[in-house]
Amino acid sequence: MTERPDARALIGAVLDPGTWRSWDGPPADPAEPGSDYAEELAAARAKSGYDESVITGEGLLDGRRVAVVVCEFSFLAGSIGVAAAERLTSAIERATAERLPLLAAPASGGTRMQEGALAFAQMVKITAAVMGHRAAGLPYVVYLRHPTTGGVLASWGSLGHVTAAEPGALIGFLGPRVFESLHGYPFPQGVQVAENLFANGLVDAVVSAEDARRIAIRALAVLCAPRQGLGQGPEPEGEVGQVDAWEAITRSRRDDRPGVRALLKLGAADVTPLNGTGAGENDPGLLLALARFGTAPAVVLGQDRRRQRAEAPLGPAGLRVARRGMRLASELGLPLVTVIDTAGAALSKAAEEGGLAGEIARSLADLVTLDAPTVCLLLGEGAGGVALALLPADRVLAAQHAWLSPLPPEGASAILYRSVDFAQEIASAQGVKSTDLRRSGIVDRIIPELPDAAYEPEEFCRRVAATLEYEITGLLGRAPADRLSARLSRYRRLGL
Ligand SMILES: CC(C)(COP(=O)(O)OP(=O)(O)OC[C@H]1O[C@@H](n2cnc3c(N)ncnc32)[C@H](O)[C@@H]1OP(=O)(O)O)[C@@H](O)C(=O)NCCC(=O)NCCSC(=O)CC(=O)O
Repeated sequence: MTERPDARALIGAVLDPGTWRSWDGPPADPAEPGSDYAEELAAARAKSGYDESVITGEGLLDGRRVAVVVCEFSFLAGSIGVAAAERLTSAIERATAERLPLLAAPASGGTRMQEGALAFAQMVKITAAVMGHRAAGLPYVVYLRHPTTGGVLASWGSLGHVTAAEPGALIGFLGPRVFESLHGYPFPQGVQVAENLFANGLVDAVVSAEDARRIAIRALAVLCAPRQGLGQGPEPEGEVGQVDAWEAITRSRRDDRPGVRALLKLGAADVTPLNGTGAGENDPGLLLALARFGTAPAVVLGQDRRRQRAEAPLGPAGLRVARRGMRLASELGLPLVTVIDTAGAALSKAAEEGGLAGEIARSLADLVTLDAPTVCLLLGEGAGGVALALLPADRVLAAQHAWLSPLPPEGASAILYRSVDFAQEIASAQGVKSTDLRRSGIVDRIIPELPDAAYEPEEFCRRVAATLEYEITGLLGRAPADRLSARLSRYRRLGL
């Protein structure tokens, strides 16, 4: 492993060369003159070449102005006392006032032990400042470095919209050395490690400092993308011929049908995959990403057909990942694209005990009331409550052979006839195909397949992306209050 950069080296690696400007004045000196702590501070300054454990300032990232706060571990373990907290808080407040995105790179032993309880309680003001910044709709991106522990991980280290971690970094709440001294045996290996946090849906990516620049540029390209004045292009072609329900269902189940992953790969730009809920859960069947369709930025949350399998069907954790995406879109005023493509949810003890039905309800609730513009794309199969959970949107688009049904047609047949043999008739009768859904007002627009998405994946994905751009730019041009009331009245009137 290459040597880990200190604070200034990290800033040098991430920002455009020569653009860094410090915001720091001389730090307050919290130590009694002549005390041991005063001596430690003086020694730390002499040894580290830093005047505190945190430095703050601004610079350009690929030409974009950003605010930056970084810990320096060689200064008293990057620990946070009153002076460091004051520096951090002031910088975050200034970033908010100047409407700058904020990049934070902690590396810390947590609360500074020499300053005790007063230092401990500083985490509250830092947290409040971060939340003030987020409440202003500004992006907060965190890069957790080796080592990040204690109150730093338990405050501003864990509040990013997007969070990456340094490879191999020790990241945990209680330091392992402290644990061992307290308990007399070592903390389990491999737990407080960046890669394990990633595996548990706690961080979005594990990236080296050299790669952090590229990743931050890509994420900010979406998070900071203009929402106004995008201009709506020409309306896409939307005529489709007759669709047969059973044929659509059969086509939608083809293994080679493009799913949300293909859509992002072939139709989107600046894709930043996010990982899990950020709170310790993940579900391979639910993909969350930042992306751009043409000029239109979006949070994309989609049911990933390739990663839902019999042994790992979509469960309540997947919907909690989806709801993270909804919160992200709402907080940053980013358009949200939901993608439905599921043969149905997990039907199991774990799913019931994990609150599947409740998560469907909360997804519906969050989505139908979301203040961000929303587009739903019915891409393939749309079976059951987990499909419905991602449906309510300002605009609902359906691929020609997509469908939506209360449960798979075989299940509907079993309910009515105690046999799966009538699936085909029931699919026709239940109005599940795209043209029926448009007639009933569930779907607004059908995206043609020529003649089947599986035969023309690239053209199809580009067609879908162009349609998403058209719909998103249209929605961004409307007043948010009008958008929301139109959405609510659309669902209020459905079926009347
Ligand atoms: C972060 C570490 C894993 C790094 O281990 P390393 O082996 O790299 O480094 P190290 O232990 O030699 O530490 C380097 C120097 O920093 C000092 N040091 C470490 N953490 C400190 C802290 N929080 N305050 C003041 N000094 C601290 C060490 O005593 C040592 O000093 P010297 O060089 O003089 O020997 C470990 O230092 C550690 O476990 N620290 C405590 C982490 C923790 O549990 N924090 C919770 C604090 S309470 C808190 O934050 C509130 C909360 O939990 O909510």
